[in-house]
Amino acid sequence: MSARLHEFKDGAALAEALADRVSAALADAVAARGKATIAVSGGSTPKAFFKSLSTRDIDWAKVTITLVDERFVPADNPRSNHLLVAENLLQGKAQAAHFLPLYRQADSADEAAKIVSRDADALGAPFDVVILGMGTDGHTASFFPGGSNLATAISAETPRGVITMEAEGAGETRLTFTFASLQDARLLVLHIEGQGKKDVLAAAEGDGPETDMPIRAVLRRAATPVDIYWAP
Ligand SMILES: O=C(O)[C@H](O)[C@@H](O)[C@H](O)[C@H](O)COP(=O)(O)O
Repeated sequence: MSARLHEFKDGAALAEALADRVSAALADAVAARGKATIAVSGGSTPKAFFKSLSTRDIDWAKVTITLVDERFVPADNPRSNHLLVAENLLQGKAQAAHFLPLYRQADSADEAAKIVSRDADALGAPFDVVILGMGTDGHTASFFPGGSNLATAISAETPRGVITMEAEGAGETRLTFTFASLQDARLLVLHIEGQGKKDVLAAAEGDGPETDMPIRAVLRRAATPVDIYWAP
């Protein structure tokens, strides 16, 4: 599938442009279907974008925000992506949005994944917006090289839903939407910053197995063209 590269002079300019693009997509979804859904990634990159997006004046009460993936920790843990979103996106005008957490208190991460998958089904598919990040190892979402459920997570045969992932580079057990849940978003964005990640992207765009650099599954097989947003 094709990818379109959008380059910006710095992270602040990227944050504003991406917030404009995403808020317009959410507003269009609400106008067309009465509701909108967005799945965002965690990590350090999206903070400025989250802050910009939270200021946009759209009908946030009709928007449900969820996470592409989550560390299996409660929302008061500094490693939590829920906490990152709560502190940076669910602010200002965007406080009115609904949030669907991935972490659930359950007997196991697998049990939590089953619960979230059921809740996510109720959101409808596809997502209106998905914002992916990428690690320097070529992972996206929690599709980590060597991950315990990597083959399942990126398989075209695996249905939409949330599954667990364990991997050396992941820290805690992860909960992640599957490739099927993410790859046909109406707006599919890969947000990366820095020359190092641009070099990783170039390597990912080259030959090699998807399992070595799982972002390749998105770049090669996503139903939706990938909009890559990059700043130095
Ligand atoms: O939970 C997470 O960590 C993210 O969902 C993950 O997939 C992230 O997008 C990449 O690891 C990039 O993270 P940085 O933005 O911190 O480089």
